[in-house]
Formats: sequence, structure tokens, C-alpha cells
Amino acid sequence: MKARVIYNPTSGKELLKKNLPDILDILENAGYEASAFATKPEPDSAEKEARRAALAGFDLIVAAGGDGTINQVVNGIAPLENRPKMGIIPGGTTNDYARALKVPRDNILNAARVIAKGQTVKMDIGKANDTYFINIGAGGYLTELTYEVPSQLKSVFGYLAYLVKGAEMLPRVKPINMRLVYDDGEYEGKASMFFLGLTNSVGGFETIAPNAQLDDGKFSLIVVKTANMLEIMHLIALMLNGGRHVNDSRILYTKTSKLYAEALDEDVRMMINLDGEYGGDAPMTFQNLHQHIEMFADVDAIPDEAVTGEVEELKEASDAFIKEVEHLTDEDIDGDGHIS
Ligand SMILES: Nc1ncnc2c1ncn2[C@@H]1O[C@H](COP(=O)(O)OP(=O)(O)OP(=O)(O)O)[C@@H](O)[C@H]1O
Repeated sequence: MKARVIYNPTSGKELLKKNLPDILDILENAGYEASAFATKPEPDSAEKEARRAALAGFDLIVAAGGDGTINQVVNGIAPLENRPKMGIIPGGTTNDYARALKVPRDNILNAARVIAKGQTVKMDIGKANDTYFINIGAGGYLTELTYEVPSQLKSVFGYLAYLVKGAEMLPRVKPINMRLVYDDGEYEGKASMFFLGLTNSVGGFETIAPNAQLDDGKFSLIVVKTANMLEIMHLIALMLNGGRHVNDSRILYTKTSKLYAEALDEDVRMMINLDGEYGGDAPMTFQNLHQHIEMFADVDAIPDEAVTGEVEELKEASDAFIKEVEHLTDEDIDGDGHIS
């Protein structure tokens, strides 16, 4: 068996680069003939190498880097008939995908050992027109704001802090009149965002799409129907507080295997966000590719206590946010939607 490790030499304080010989060693001991490729600064470097290696007959491709590197490797192999298995070694800042697969995020070599252990999950992958995504497809004004958030804040955690602080952005949160066609129905009307999730791990939080299954062929679809900033803040607080937003009447929450999304007003553009990056404009058709790529995962691991400090840090941020929002009333929001 042959394994290709595609690693981002710049990610995670160059720790991947430093640990590369040991990573290759773990794979060799697990029975692979292992080699490595360092990604280049060009945006599709990992994608091209993944495609090349798959066509050259590699049995395993290990994506070592942040979620961006994993996304690219998936884009390289997803269109192929014969797809190699994938392993992931997290080296980014948020590492949502590793969290979903219960791959350790605090120890690179332990992550490599998950591959050696041999357990896999056949993961669902998203396809948006011709681009593949691993975790999130979304659209609407609320998601468009994320492009303007400084990149180190591109986690939900940072985004929340930004929403609370950056009140000057808020008047621009206006709903888009959209049509969304999903398995069990159709939504036509205003919404400030729609969100399709493949895992329950988004920006470090596990409560956005609380019941996501990794291999059931379904996205979790969440539509935020209100554009009232106060209501949105309260919904976020409910979300942080145990995922209770999904039962709220201002949210549409369902499972679907596909989605068609378009903006209904001619002069309105709806940008689509795929795994945190701009991925083209609606109209767009999203499809869930059921169990499309087999990935190594630590199936029996106890979820998530691995990363010391992180859980507490997120809990603190959530509690601070909830506290901040609890006392807000309509009187705190002026005519433009500003928090005054
Ligand atoms: N050799 C390189 N030099 C500079 N940039 C690179 C190189 N290889 C890859 N990149 C860039 O790194 C980005 C992908 O980063 P990746 O997702 O692996 O890590 P990250 O950004 O640290 O992760 P996260 O998104 O979790 O913070 C891409 O924009 C890619 O072009």
C-alpha cells in the first residue's frame, strides 16, 4: 500500500514540517510505503497533488494542515471514480474537521496514530455546483460579513465577539428574498442566512447543527428567517445554550440531501460561502454525496476533552456573550439596527 502525505509547511507553527519524519515512520510501521509533498503557496497546490497521486494509484492520501488543506485534497479526489482513503493530521487554528472525526488536535503524532489504528468512517461530502465542500455551505448577509472579519477571527467564537463589538456592521444585516428548495419542502421569503452543515463541528462549537450525522447522506439545513439584530443575538444565545435555537419559530431546521438556492430579487447578489471561503454566487445546487470518501477516524474516542483549555475558553466566550445579550431589549436597537 502506498501513502502520500500532503502537508502545508506553513501551517501550525511549522510543526508538521518538523514532525514529518516521525509521521512517515508511523505510516511505514502501519504497512504503508509513505512519501510526502509540501504544498506550494498557489491556491490549488494540494488539490492538484491529491488528484495526481490518486490517479497514480496511491491507496491513502493524508491531508496535513488546516481545514483549507483538507478541503483542497477532497476537491482533488472527489470527482474521481476510484478514490483513495483519506487521513487527516490537523495543523490549522480551528481544525473543525478533525474535531468531527475525533482526531486529536493537540498532538500531531497521535493524529497519525489514528491512521495506524485503522478505523474509518465513510464521510458524506457536499457538492455545490462543481465545487466540493467538507463542512459548510451557506449564503445570506449574515454569512457575507465573515469575509470582512480579520482572518484570525474566522471562527464562530471570534465572529461572535466581532458581532457584539463591531456594531457599525450591523445595519448592513438585511434579509435576502430567497427561494430554497429542499427534500421536504420549499421556503420562499426573506432570510438573513441559510446554512448547510455536514458535521456538528463549526468554528469550535458543537451546537449549531446539534444532530448532524457524518454518514447519513443528509445535510442539516438551518434558515435564519429574521433579520432583526436583537432577535439574531437572542438566537445565537439560544444556540450557545445547548443548541436550543433549532426549536425556535424564527428558524427553519430540517435534514435534506439536496438544496437549490436562489435570490429572488433581480438586482440582489447572493454570495455562497463554502467551508469559510467565497465559493461563487447563487443560484446554486447543493448535493450531499453519501459516504463519498472513506476517512480514518478515532471512532471510539471520547469526544473532545483532548484539547486542554479550549473547552473552557469557548465556554467563557459563550457565557460572556449570553450575559451581554440577555439584558438587550428593543430599546437598545436604534432605527438602523445599531446597538446603542
Ligand atoms: N508553502 C506555502 N507557503 C505559503 N502558503 C501556503 C503554502 N502552502 C499552502 N499555503 C496556503 O495555506 C492555506 C491553507 O491553509 P490551511 O487550511 O492548511 O491552514 P490554516 O489556514 O492554518 O488553517 P485554518 O484555516 O484552520 O486556520 C492556503 O491559502 C494555501 O494557499
